[in-house]
Amino acid sequence: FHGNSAPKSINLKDLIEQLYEAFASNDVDIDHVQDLMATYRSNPQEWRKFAKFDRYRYTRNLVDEGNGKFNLIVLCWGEGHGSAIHDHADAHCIMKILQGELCETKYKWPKKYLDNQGNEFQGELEEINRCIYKNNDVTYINDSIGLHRVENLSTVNPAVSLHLYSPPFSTCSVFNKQTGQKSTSKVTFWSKFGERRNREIQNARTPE
Ligand SMILES: O=C(O)CCSS
Ligand SMILES: [Fe+2]
Repeated sequence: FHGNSAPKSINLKDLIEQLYEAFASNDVDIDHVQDLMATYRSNPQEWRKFAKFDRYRYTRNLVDEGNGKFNLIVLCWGEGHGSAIHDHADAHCIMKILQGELCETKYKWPKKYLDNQGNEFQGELEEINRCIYKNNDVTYINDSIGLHRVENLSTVNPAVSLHLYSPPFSTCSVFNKQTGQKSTSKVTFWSKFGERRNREIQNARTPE
């Protein structure tokens, strides 16, 4: 870069504004969207209001509904938490690491086989590759690339990631690694727009 042509650092509010602009037209340049996610430098001050952890499983915290064009979600992964092997419901998925490290294992779609009696069966999902993403890394997937599982392999550090899904979806498919069996899973939100759940408010009350 020469002089002031370097992209100026953007905060989370700028990122969301520039995402709205990127999705304003009907033909979205998803590479540009991925560049925006990569330009944002993680600042915990900006996203910690969305970062709510559960002891037993990773949480999905809705940040913005993108005028119906995309969902922006903060995911919080305790030590050892991981997702099921899943698809992305024909949507774009961009994942950025905000804190810690996440391991993504990509799988091929289940293949159908015929046994010697001509009965159809599916074999174990075939792994494509496995990759560790660190702070501020960005990765992209869609169904034409394959399935994946994302997990926080650390036994000592939590992880936080920022996900953009477009178009937004409320269900996806999850797959059994051994049998390739597919089932439908509804995606839910632990929190929306940084709201505090009533349990948090109760706990936050000054002790009697
Ligand atoms: O949205 C989810 O729950 C899957 C996280 S890996 S894209
Ligand atoms: Fe995913």
